[in-house]
Amino acid sequence: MRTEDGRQSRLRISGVWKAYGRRQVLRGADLDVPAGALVGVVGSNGAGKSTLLRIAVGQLTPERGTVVRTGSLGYCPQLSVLNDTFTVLQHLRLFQVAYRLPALERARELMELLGFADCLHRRAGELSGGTRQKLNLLLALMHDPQLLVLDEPYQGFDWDTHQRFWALADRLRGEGRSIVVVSHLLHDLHHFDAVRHLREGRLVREEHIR
Ligand SMILES: Nc1ncnc2c1ncn2[C@@H]1O[C@H](COP(=O)(O)OP(=O)(O)OP(=O)(O)O)[C@@H](O)[C@H]1O
Repeated sequence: MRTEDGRQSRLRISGVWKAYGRRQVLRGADLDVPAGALVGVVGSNGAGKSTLLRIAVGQLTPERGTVVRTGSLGYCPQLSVLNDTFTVLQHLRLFQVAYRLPALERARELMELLGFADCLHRRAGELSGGTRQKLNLLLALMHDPQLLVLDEPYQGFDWDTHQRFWALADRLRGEGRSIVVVSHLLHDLHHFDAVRHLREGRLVREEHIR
């Protein structure tokens, strides 16, 4: 998808190294997510997937390597960014200001699509785990970003919502956005254009699915 200055969205991570103390988590990881691609990142617990995504969005700085992002960014972190005392609507208003959005139209569309439009006035602390995750995902998508970085975005979703998430991802990919998703679910891998396996700190081409 093209940015305001006509460039295609893209995420390109090259030769990234990251350690926490003595624990070397990433050892020269490379990842390329061009416009119109839906790329999956898989790997065992503790392999470094969330670390990679946090570096991708600029939350963490690698010791070595480069990250180039083109296009507006939507990041869905593994741990939700919610404030339990705020209602869903208050979250939307807060992020509306942060993203400088004139209206909440898209947020409302996403609430309908994810099936929690009836929760607008409920406090985040009262929501079920799956519904909290719906709000967490919505907050990453409500400004219609061109580059989507999603860390296990459908944790706790019921099957129907899970399917609707993939239909949405498919549509956004079709519009030419760049999408990277951390996934643990083997039965979801066929949705990806490419799957990268994080193993011993590097991303290995797993298979070409489509
Ligand atoms: N802030 C931190 N300080 C120290 N160690 C950390 C920190 N964050 C992550 N780690 C360690 O780095 C390693 C990679 O963690 P990370 O969360 O990136 O893995 P992951 O692949 O996303 O795991 P999971 O599948 O369980 O979500 C783990 O051993 C973790 O304990």
